[in-house]
Amino acid sequence: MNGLGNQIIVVDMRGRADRVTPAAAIAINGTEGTRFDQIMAIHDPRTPGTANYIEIINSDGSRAQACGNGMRCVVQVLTAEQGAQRFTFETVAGLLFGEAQADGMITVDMGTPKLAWYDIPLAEEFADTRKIELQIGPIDAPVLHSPSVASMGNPHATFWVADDVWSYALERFGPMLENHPIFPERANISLAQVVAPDKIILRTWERGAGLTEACGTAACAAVVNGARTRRTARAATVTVPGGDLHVAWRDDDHVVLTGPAEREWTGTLDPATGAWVRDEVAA
Ligand SMILES: N[C@H](CCC[C@H](N)C(=O)O)C(=O)O
Repeated sequence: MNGLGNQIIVVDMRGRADRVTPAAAIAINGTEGTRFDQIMAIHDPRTPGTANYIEIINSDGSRAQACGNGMRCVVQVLTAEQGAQRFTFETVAGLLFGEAQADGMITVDMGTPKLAWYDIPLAEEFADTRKIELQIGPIDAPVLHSPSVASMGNPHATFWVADDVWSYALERFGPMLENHPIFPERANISLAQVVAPDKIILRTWERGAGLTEACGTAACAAVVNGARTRRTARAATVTVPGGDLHVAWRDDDHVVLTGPAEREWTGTLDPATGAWVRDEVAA
């Protein structure tokens, strides 16, 4: 599937106790035709009142705590299967709610942002995470500096840029910043250009996945960070390379993400090895 070009593999792990292994993820990503950004594994529920437990695996085999585009894909699969429109899911980061809208768009409630330095987490204390000391490039003329940081379950750094987000070599700076010692659990790195209080252009280097066409949690973090630095309103359209996402940071502190999800093809996967076969499509 894809969520605005964010490549997502939804794996049905219901009714079984095993997990998608890091080795399987790496093998699947190493095969032409199945390169992906995240795997969303749908497991049986662990907590009463939830529909499913969802595990999220990056293409390097590492686990992620949150994935906004992937959650929309999960909602679309389950809506198509069950007809239900609303779901409560559990992830390692807590409960999430998803809803299929009448127009085909899908909304996910990504929960509340965490803004304290130890929750993101950062390696050292910063009283104010709206602007932390971190820069890249020449000391007296940094190319990128002073990001706002936030956790949407997963760690994000939003670098505010005045110029076109495409004018920065994110493929070069992304890996350095993702692995910077200030981020003990690494981080997703975004470049954000605010073009109006309700419009942000965003490019993201994802932790464990690299450059992607879209990153839902990064869009959420950008609006949270935009609003708390008075750069944006609490609701904005976030234009990512794959298209537009809508984010609202509600008054109850929950961040709600709306966008499309698209099914591409189906097949059968061995979650231990990553071996897969594509379903035959009837002519
Ligand atoms: N593509 C995802 C984010 C994946 C995050 C992952 N790269 C990490 O935190 O390790 C999204 O739509 O929110």
